[in-house]
Amino acid sequence: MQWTLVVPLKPLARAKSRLADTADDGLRPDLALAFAQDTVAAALACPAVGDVAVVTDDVRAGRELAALGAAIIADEPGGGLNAALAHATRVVRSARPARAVAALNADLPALRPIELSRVLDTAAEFPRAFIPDAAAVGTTLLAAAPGRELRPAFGTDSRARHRASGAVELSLTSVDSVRQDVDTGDDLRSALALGVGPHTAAAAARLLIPGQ
Ligand SMILES: Nc1nc2c(ncn2[C@@H]2O[C@H](COP(=O)(O)OP(=O)(O)OP(=O)(O)O)[C@@H](O)[C@H]2O)c(=O)[nH]1
Ligand SMILES: C=C(OP(=O)(O)O)C(=O)O
Repeated sequence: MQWTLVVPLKPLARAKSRLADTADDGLRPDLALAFAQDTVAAALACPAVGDVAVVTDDVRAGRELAALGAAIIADEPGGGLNAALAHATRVVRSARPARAVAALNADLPALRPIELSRVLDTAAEFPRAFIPDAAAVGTTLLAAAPGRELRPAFGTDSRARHRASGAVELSLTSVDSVRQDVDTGDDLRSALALGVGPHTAAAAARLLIPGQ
């Protein structure tokens, strides 16, 4: 089964606020873009992925991610993350009604195509499924089979909300790169230890990270 991935990205100037103590205001937008570039590039290299749509209003990010091969969908209706994901899913399915769709966070700089394939192949067995983040509190990927609504409930404690919504929690081992989102300096160190893509490696080299 081939999936369409929907990747949400808020304006870079406001992104990754929890990294303020790791990257200053001058570097943080570049770091957020680098995470998104490595996430999108790995997703596009995944055999289970047919196409990637980024939902964003950020002009620079839209230009750079389109250059990698992503489609860009405008962030409507301006009602935050879940509203943007619901809108983007409708747009994607208006072109391809029978498509399997998954929402994937834009902050997975260590993402490996082979691990994403394993997650999507397993998700294909269920109407809705998700993968919890590395902290086991949030969600990095929520998948909906053809004909099923995505019903995204991302945000604080989204693991519990996705579980309560009836989505199946996938308990796969060896898919760390799909789970390793980067919200804090500690998360960034964990992602660097897993091995990040080239955009994040270059951006992180401009930071002074203790232990690296
Ligand atoms: N298109 C879109 N994406 C969003 C929106 N809010 C958050 N996102 C994206 O959703 C994912 C998770 O978002 P958050 O954890 O809220 O924000 P963040 O930038 O990752 O980190 P913080 O600023 O530290 O909260 C990231 O990929 C964000 O860029 C929104 O309103 N619209
Ligand atoms: C939005 C989410 O991610 P983050 O960890 O970036 O808040 C989430 O886990 O639902």
